[in-house]
Amino acid sequence: MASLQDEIRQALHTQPELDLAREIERRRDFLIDYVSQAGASGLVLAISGGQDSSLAGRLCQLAVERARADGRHMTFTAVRMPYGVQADEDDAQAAISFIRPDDALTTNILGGVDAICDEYFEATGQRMTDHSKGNVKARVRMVLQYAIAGDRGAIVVGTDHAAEAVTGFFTKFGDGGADVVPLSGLTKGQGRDMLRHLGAPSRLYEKAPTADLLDHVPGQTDEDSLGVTYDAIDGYLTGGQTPPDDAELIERKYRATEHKRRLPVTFQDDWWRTSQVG
Ligand SMILES: Nc1ncnc2c1ncn2[C@@H]1O[C@H](COP(=O)(O)OP(=O)(O)OC[C@H]2O[C@@H]([n+]3cccc(C(=O)O)c3)[C@H](O)[C@@H]2O)[C@@H](O)[C@H]1O
Ligand SMILES: Nc1ncnc2c1ncn2[C@@H]1O[C@H](COP(=O)(O)OP(=O)(O)OP(=O)(O)O)[C@@H](O)[C@H]1O
Ligand SMILES: [Mg+2]
Repeated sequence: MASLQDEIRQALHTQPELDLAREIERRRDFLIDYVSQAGASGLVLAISGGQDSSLAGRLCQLAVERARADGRHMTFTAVRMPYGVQADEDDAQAAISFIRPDDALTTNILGGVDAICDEYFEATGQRMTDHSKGNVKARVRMVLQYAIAGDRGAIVVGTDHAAEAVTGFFTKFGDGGADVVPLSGLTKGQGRDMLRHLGAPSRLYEKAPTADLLDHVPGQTDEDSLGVTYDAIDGYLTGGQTPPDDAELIERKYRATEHKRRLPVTFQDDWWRTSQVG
């Protein structure tokens, strides 16, 4: 019988070794194919200054440039979405310079997020927790990307990859809400290698990954939130020997977050009867 580690690796389509040039091409071509098939005008993605959106954003721009070279009309819209003033705005600008998108917009989510929090307070008499407010930030970013994509006839790009998918480390219907996910199956280290291969400035892949969603702990690293390193997660996903405590934590998170990797549950579904070990 296959181990849970093998099942997860299969479900998330991870590969131990990558031919970087080929993978970049494959994912770029997937974006071109998808936009063409959908009859869409192009792609939309929020750019944070972190590793994942820098990589996905550059793949989007490479895709639309390639499509145009082949005579198809396609454009990429990159969207900055700070909450107020972002501490690592310099990195975000470095990401935009690296990506060189056809169009770069800036929206500030502070007004929208704070209005939702005020409404919540009015209704409940309680302040929304910082954790839930962080998820509201992620969901407001999703709402804006869909408004832009809707008006432009474009497709929304997500940045989920295997190291986030396995732990369910994303906001359901927030950054998890997207139409296409060109980084699927990649470990965090493979994404870093691709970004380096694409000639990104090192500050974009050497910085500590952060969801940066909390007012009270700005810039909290993903590894601190998760309680496990990306190296350990990547090792697990590529079939390596993983320290038992790390493997146990990863598997517990995987089981508990199955609902995030599925569409909303219907009464005809039964996957959830076996998946939830909290
Ligand atoms: N068993 C179940 N079946 C169906 N639905 C279930 C469920 N258990 C919870 N739920 C639903 O899911 C909700 C909880 O999920 P969710 O709203 O996502 O919230 P939650 O998982 O609590 O928080 C999101 C986590 O992802 C992290 N994150 C978010 C965004 C970006 C990044 C990043 O790396 O950049 C990281 C964030 O720091 C936080 O730790 C519950 O409120 C409930 O509505
Ligand atoms: N401040 C932000 N401005 C614009 N988009 C954001 C911001 N924060 C998050 N996002 C969007 O949400 C996605 C998920 O965030 P996540 O932190 O996982 O990725 P990242 O910031 O691109 O990379 P890293 O994981 O290395 O921090 C981002 O890829 C981006 O599309
Ligand atoms: Mg980030």
